[in-house]
Amino acid sequence: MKFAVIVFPGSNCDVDMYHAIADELQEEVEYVWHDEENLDRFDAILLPGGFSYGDYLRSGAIARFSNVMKAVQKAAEEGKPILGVCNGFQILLEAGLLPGAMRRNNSLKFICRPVSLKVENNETMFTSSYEQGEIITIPIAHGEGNYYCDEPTLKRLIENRQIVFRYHGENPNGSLADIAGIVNEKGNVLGMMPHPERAVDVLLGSADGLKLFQSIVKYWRETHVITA
Ligand SMILES: NC(=O)CC[C@H](N)C(=O)O
Repeated sequence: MKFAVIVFPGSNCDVDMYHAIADELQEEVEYVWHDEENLDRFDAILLPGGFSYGDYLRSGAIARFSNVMKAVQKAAEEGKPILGVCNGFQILLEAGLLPGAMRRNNSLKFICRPVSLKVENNETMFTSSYEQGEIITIPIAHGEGNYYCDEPTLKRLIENRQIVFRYHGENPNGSLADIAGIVNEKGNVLGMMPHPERAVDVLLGSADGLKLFQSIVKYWRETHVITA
């Protein structure tokens, strides 16, 4: 299985993401610069965190016009797993691949610390290795993580079980309904503010993020017959 880590000017979690896939998950992974137009050779696409284009206008608002985003859109339509973490999530929202928008944290401060999350839906290609309702520890690091959408959208998210992770115990940023991560209707595009790639080894404080990447591999193996 081959992963792409998309790199925008200002990405700063691309190396963490690469490390998580190459060294902890031990799968093939390649950095892909934002002007790439073809992602056909990849099985899963990862949009890492950071400050693409310096967060000018709004986080992700400029990156979403990159050439590579047309290829990400195509990969999403083909049903490939697409994961956007933090700034990656913000770019997916700006690109319209996920519903809703991100606002400044209600404290107006950048927050960087581990948080507790509840796995709200373990029947997705990203969460099948977790228990339903499992409480996990994953770090956050953002200034704009205050997820918002209108009421009909929230209703749809709840009805379709598109809320995958919620903050547990304490909501660090004021996000609507404690939302920390959502999938699209089809279930193959996940955006989340917490950073699973920073929680892939107990030496980092938590290995709870690893199961997310393992779930993607499990899904891919179950849906692809290996003939070699
Ligand atoms: N770690 C990140 O991806 C940061 C995201 C974004 N720049 C913010 O501060 O909200």
